[in-house]
Amino acid sequence: MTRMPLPALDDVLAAATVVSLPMRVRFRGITTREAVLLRGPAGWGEFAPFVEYDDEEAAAWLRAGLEAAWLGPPPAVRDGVEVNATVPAVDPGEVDAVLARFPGARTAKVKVAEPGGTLDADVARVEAVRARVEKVRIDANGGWSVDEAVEALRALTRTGTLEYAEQPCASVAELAEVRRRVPDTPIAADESIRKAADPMRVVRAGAADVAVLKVAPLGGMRALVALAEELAEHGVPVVVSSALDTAVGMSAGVAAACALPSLPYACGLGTGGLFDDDVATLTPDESGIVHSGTVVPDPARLASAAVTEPSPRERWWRDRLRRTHSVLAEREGGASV
Ligand SMILES: O=C(O)CCC(=O)c1ccccc1C(=O)O
Ligand SMILES: [Mg+2]
Repeated sequence: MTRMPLPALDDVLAAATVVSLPMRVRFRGITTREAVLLRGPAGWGEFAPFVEYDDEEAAAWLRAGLEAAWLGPPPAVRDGVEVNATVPAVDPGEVDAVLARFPGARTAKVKVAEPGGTLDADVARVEAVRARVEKVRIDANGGWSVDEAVEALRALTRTGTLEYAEQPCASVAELAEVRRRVPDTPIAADESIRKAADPMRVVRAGAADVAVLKVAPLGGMRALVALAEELAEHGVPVVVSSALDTAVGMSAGVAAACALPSLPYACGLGTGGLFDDDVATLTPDESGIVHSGTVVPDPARLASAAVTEPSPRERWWRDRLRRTHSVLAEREGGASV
């Protein structure tokens, strides 16, 4: 995998616009998504590590944003990707309203095991979704112990199957144990795969049937494609997912998914439906397919989402961009700062 040189900090700062997008429903504990959009020579890229991540972790996200803006997407083998609906941990009565934001989706991913929730509520939410969508998968974000996962997966498959269970427990060893104890439900790894070395750990441990890959934490589209190739050699298919990206970040996910030789599952690239508004339109068609292509923020929508000086948030993001750039410069051996 060839890596482009690190652009100079001044050029990166000059390319940056900080945006804030209100969300329709709370997801992952947040109701407003902030991001830095980068306008580079090859197009637009996104830098939006979650606010609690440290600079070391954020560095991969910057690498991904710079790849998109300074290099552009890898060669595509398809021009569209089927997306799944993403259902946050809402009450069953809110399921219709959430699914209405994902027209055409034949697969839904339902969040479960959230702090403060109950298994009964998870079952009620999953059954409400199952009554409306052909295929259902769940995502526990590592929230269960092994025994809790075994009990929950039994309860959640009493009235129908699950396409897979994403990250039922936090560790690779626990995933492997759940996978052995619940042979009828495939297990997917998400948080267990963040770095290039992770897929082989997961494969060696027999911890997953499916790998969920995200462009930003993996450091870019090409990094994702390289990991998918490695996983394919071991018979593990991948699902490309967003990290609650704006349309700009989403387009990198779509481009990465379009570069994969094999893509047997719907991808989590429809989360724009969780936002009130976005900087550009990148929505799936009526059959739930999102099409690849250049995404350029609409000037009026970019202006209304922009967070400008003297907002402390804009200052915070620029400082983070500076620090993260210096992490990359150090890591990659003395690029300009
Ligand atoms: O996979 C999807 O359907 C959408 C993406 C998603 O769920 C997600 C988005 C941001 C942060 C974490 C996650 C997650 O998979 O847990
Ligand atoms: Mg997940």
